[in-house]
This record gives sequence, C-alpha cells and structure tokens, in this order.
Amino acid sequence: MSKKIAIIGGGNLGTAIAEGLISSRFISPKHIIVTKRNIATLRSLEEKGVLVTSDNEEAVKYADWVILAVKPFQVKDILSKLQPHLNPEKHALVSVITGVWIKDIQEVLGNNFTLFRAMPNTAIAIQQSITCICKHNASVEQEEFVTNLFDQLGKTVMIEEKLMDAATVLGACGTAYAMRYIRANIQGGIEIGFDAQTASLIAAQTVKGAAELLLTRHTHPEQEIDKVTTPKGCTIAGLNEMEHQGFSSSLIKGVVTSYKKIVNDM
Ligand SMILES: NC(=O)C1=CN([C@@H]2O[C@H](COP(=O)(O)OP(=O)(O)OC[C@H]3O[C@@H](n4cnc5c(N)ncnc54)[C@H](OP(=O)(O)O)[C@@H]3O)[C@@H](O)[C@H]2O)C=CC1
Ligand SMILES: O=C(O)[C@@H]1CCC=N1
Repeated sequence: MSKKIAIIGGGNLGTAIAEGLISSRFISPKHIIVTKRNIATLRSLEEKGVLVTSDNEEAVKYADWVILAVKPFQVKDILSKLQPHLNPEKHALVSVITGVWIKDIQEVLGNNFTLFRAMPNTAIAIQQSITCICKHNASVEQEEFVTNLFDQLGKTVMIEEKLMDAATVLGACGTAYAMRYIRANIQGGIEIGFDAQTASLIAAQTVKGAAELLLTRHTHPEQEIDKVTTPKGCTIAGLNEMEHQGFSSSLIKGVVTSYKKIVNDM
C-alpha cells in the first residue's frame, strides 16, 4: 500500500518539504496532506494536487507518516490533542522542530512510537537541502524510508541526537548566513559598477560554483583559495582586509550565538 504523509504545520519549512516531495515525484501529491489553521496560504499546493486542511486530526487519520513542522512552543499542545488519534502500529513521526527532543515528544505520546528528528533547510523546496537525521525506535525499513525520502530532497547525514542543535545552526540557519554573505557581495558589486540584477547573478553563481568545487573535489576551502590568490594580487589583498575586519571571527561568533540561543531557550 502507498505511504501517505501528513505535514502538520504548512509554513515556510512545511510547504518547502511538500514542494520538494512533489518535484521529486517521491510520492504522489494526493498522498500528501498539509495542515495549518489558515489554509488560504496553501492554495498553490492544493492546485498541485496536495490535500490541505485545518484539521490535524483528519490529517493523521489519513496518513501513516506524520511530519511535525510547527513552531517549538506549539508542539506539545498540538501533540496532546492528536495523541488519542495516533497509533504506534500505524503512525511514525518525523519532527523537524528546532530544540524539541525525542524525550519531549515521548512525554506526550509515550515510548512506543517510531520517532525521527530531521533538520533540513529551505532549499528542500528545490531538492538541494542538507538534512541531518536521527532516529529512535525505528525498523530498518522505516529508516530506509526516511533516508530515501530526504535523499530525494538533497543530501542526508545520519547523526546522534546530541548533535541536532548543531545541525540546526550549520545546516538550517546556514541558509540565512549564506544569503547574507551573498547580499554583501551584491552590495559591494553595485558599488564597483554592476547593476543589482547582474551583481546578484554573479554573486549567487560564484557561491554555487565554490560550493560545487568542495562537494565534487572533497578539498579543503583553503586549497581552493590557494588557487585563486595570485601573489601580490587583488584576492589576497581583499581577503586579508576582510580578516583584519573580523570576517571569519564574526561568522564563528554568529554560529556559536545561534547555537547558544537554541540551547539556552529550550
Ligand atoms: N524555516 C526554516 O528554515 C527551518 C525551520 N525549522 C523548524 O521548523 C518549524 C517550522 O518553522 P517555519 O516553517 O519556519 O515556521 P512557520 O511559522 O513558517 O510555520 C509553522 C506553521 O505552523 C502552522 N500552525 C500553527 N499552529 C498550528 C496548528 N495548531 N495546527 C497546524 N498548523 C499550525 C502555522 O500556520 P497557521 O498560523 O495558519 O496555523 C505556520 O504556517 C520550526 O520548529 C522551526 O524551528 C527547522 C529547520 C529550518
Ligand atoms: O531561526 C530558527 O529558529 C529556525 C531554526 C533553523 C532555521 N530557522
């Protein structure tokens, strides 16, 4: 029988997951049901054949896989209401919620459910996510299903749950950090002569190419930097000025601050 997936919380990430699943053809749109209270924003998914509802209970009755994609402070209340309708023989859960641990979910649902935590990023909408996954109480078949699902939507890494907060920062917040880096390049590019559109194209494609070099060659960034930095040239002059201004240090401090925010808030 075909698997059916409920996405509880069709916001930024929930809809991105649904879009990625549709594009990948991993599952038929009619086997995806997405929920949120105001379903008006789910029209474009509905037009693609996805089922949408504001009734979480209806969604879990329909599905066997339940992806939780609501805000961290909402999950306990939502799960408490769903608890009578969830059955460990039928349902397996995948939470993409930041800072909510398997033990937190078990406090509401008990210990019998198969639970996964997955940490994708918004590039999942175009099948270019990195998704870190950890599992609890999962069969080989269930693990294969979840890994296969997220493999269709980018790359996956199985990790221990204790690294999930770090995965959130590096992989999910990382999309925003990368965007800010690109934006700064665009601003610089405009100042030295390009129009905004051309500067955006050059900046984004350059970052994409740099990332592809690392992913295909498995080199360290500094090896690739050595190939760009002509002695006494303009690249090293610019790089050194960036470092004098605290470039790497500010990024590292930002990463650690995001991490502390998750650890201290949850
Ligand atoms: N955005 C990202 O890049 C990433 C987010 N995450 C995590 O994913 C989760 C979702 O984040 P994000 O998508 O950005 O947040 P959003 O606020 O965009 O999405 C949450 C959605 O949940 C819906 N919702 C709220 N209450 C209910 C309810 N009772 N039943 C069903 N749906 C409900 C909201 O819609 P409505 O108000 O209409 O009900 C909203 O659209 C968070 O826990 C976040 O930490 C993880 C990795 C990356
Ligand atoms: O900013 C946040 O809290 C969430 C988690 C990772 C991306 N967005």
